[in-house]
Amino acid sequence: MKKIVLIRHGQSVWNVENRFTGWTDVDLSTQGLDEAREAGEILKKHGYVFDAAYTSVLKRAIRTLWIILHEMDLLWIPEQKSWLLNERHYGALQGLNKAETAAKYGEEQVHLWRRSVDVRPPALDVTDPRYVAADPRYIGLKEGEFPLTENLEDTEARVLKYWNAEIAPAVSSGKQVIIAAHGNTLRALVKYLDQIPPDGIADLNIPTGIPLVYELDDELKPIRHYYLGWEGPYPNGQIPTHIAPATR
Ligand SMILES: O=C(O)[C@@H](CO)OP(=O)(O)O
Repeated sequence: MKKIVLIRHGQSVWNVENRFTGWTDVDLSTQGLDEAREAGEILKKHGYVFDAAYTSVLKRAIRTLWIILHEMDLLWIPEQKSWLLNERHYGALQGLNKAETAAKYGEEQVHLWRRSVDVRPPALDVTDPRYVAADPRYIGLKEGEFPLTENLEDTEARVLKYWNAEIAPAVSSGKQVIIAAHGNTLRALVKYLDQIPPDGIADLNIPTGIPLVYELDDELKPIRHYYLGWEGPYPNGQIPTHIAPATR
């Protein structure tokens, strides 16, 4: 049996301000720093040890990972960062307040932009200052790879590219892996692992800073999953509920 740990970064300053974040590189809030420390403590308390770590190129996820590894005295382990694990690109919504946007366009439209699998938010224009393709961290991207907006399926496609190329082989070879990423990149990965149908993913919200453990069989099919250290029942929508049949 293999085990992987998924962790959504701790609360960010734009989570507090209720802004669409996407690829905007905002840092953790004070509460987010605490959440990351607690995640590290709980992983250590339960005897977890990692020998490979994966994260995005956004500091809220990187810092969460570093705080966790610091708590576990594992800062030395190999760590890979990739834009393929970045949060879903939120297009022209990035930076806008979610409540104000709902007041302007309606709750239903904003829910579609946030949670449908196939609706993309309005695209960013390449002349927009929020289009940061020239940022050195994105220099390796090929023509057309830098997104102007993404739906969950777009995000899932790039996350799976990285999963199949980098993470799955490491897990298969026996490495103990932690993935520190983002709400929608983790929703996309969980959707794939648990084979959640498109109409079953809208209500899944992964909480910040709580380790989500997946136990996998040798073919990397999920056996069970749980939040580490969570007391009591999970609130609606906080745990993936669809486990794929073992015959997948
Ligand atoms: O703003 C974002 O980038 C994401 C994650 O915080 O928000 P949402 O809950 O709308 O997917």
